[in-house]
Amino acid sequence: MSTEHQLIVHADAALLAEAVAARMLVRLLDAQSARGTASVVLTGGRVAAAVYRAVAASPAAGAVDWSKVDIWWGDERFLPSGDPERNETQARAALLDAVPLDPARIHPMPATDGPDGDDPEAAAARYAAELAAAAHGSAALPPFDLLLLGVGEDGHVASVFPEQPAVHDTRTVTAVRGAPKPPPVRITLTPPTINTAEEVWLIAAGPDKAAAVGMAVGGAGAVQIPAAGVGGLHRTLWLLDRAAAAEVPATAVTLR
Ligand SMILES: O=C1O[C@H](COP(=O)(O)O)[C@@H](O)[C@H](O)[C@H]1O
Repeated sequence: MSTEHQLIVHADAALLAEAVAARMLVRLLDAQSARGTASVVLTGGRVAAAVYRAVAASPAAGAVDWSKVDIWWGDERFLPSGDPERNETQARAALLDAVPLDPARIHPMPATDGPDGDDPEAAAARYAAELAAAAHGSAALPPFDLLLLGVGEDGHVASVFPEQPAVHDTRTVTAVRGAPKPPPVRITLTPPTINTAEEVWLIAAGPDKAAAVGMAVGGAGAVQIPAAGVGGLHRTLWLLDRAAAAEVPATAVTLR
């Protein structure tokens, strides 16, 4: 992680979702202007779903060439395909089904009814191989223009939970067992993989997130608060509503 973290605070969760959606569209447009394609790593969670719905509803969504957008996931709840709790299912309903993506560029993490059955380690290895196959040259991973992260009440990001083995894992993708938030079995990109993205945006809304956000921004360790250990190569944004920013030192905040 090599960038300064910038914090931007919006009045409430609804405005936050609209603003992040606008930023996301600009980021995709800029990436496509620069090299013809764009890649985004999606997150799960409530605020992310609101962002995706706002992207789908924006007139500016029509300016993106969705057939040249690669979609990856930062983590997945290891459940059958189509399960309403899967991050993939939620993203499809909120955004992916509403825009003309190329199905070959949509890369969901495996489900329990996939080729590896209910073996999360094999499923994680399969996703790592899919990432490696999309990499250029000798790189182990494809380029990620934008990687989105929700932030849990405990400071988790993707499915990297405090004090759990994934915090230390140096593989590209890993299986998670015994997650404190249901479901207990998950697949996640590891922190070193997250930190290869050009831009990482951590998005949080509501008072339940205030303590974790305050600790992450205030210098907590990445083992205790995984959100403190991630960031983009060129840009790291904390995109918050006022309630989630309530325990952030005022000097660190840019109000919008
Ligand atoms: O379980 C998960 O939770 C986090 C945060 O979700 P939220 O509803 O509290 O915003 C999410 O970022 C992660 O992708 C997901 O698997």
